[in-house]
Amino acid sequence: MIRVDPPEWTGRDDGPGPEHLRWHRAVLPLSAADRPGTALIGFASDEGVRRNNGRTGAVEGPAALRRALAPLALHTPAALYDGGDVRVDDRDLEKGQAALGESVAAAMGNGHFPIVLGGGHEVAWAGYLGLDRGLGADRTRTLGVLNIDAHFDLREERVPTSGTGFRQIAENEQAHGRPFHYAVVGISETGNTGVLFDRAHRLGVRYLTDTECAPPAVERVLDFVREFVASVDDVYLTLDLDALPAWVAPGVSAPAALGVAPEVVQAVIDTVAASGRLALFDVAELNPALDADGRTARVAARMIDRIATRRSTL
Ligand SMILES: N=CN[C@@H](CCC(=O)O)C(=O)O
Ligand SMILES: [Mn+2]
Ligand SMILES: [Mn+2]
Repeated sequence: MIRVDPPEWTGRDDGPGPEHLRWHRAVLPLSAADRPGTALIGFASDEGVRRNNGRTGAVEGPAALRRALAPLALHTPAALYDGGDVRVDDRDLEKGQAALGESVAAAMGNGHFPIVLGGGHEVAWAGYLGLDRGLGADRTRTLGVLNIDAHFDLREERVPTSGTGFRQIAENEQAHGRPFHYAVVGISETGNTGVLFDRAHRLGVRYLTDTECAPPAVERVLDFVREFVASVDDVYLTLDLDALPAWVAPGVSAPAALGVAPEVVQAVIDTVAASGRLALFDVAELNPALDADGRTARVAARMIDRIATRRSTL
């Protein structure tokens, strides 16, 4: 595992005033933070994708996400920080996940809201490790995990992969006597075998399929999200970009034939951001080598911008 310092943020510059502000001018190194804000932390890993027999390349996801964020116009000044990357090397995913967890917990301890830039969806277990510690081990508050994803990622495997994260979280929550609150938006019926649907039902997972998330049904989707968020105290929101249609998000290991429209994904994200309960957000599975015109990175950056600029606290 290697810790990598944040890169310099650069991009188009239209002038020095607040009316010209873009992300690249607002982001400061996390080590220079003098007040609480949003802390970006990269998880440069695709070892979980490799172990899951997927198409590797997500290790370059954090750099591509920063490049897509850098030129975005920022209409309200925000405290934005970059904590650099945790990079998985020597195929030692478990060590990298522990290190990312430490970074997330440290950011939370300093009053920051963490946004983790993946990485394959093995980022889920890594971020959760930090959240678990950041919320306090003896917590009585209930945690809800809301995953926007075509997949349950509840696989039983000999080793952690990009497809096991939420089964790992379920087992850890249950080992500590806590109920497992997990909801998924965008499940593909053909992308998950019967074993995974059975496991989801046994674990009481709430989910909507991609078909149920068609744009005309957006209010029903938002009711589902509001009900889930209201049933817990803290929410971990994770966006696996393969939930989006392949023509919107081609740069992922497993592109979606149908997927959830970006307008619906954005509405879900806005709803959670406005809830005051969001404790952690991450974006997973961006594979820049497969991304046509940076489409996937662009849509991901837009969702990150929504969270960073619209998140409310209770
Ligand atoms: N991160 C998880 N990915 C999916 C991959 C499915 C596929 O490659 O078709 C999973 O394990 O189910
Ligand atoms: Mn996933
Ligand atoms: Mn997925």
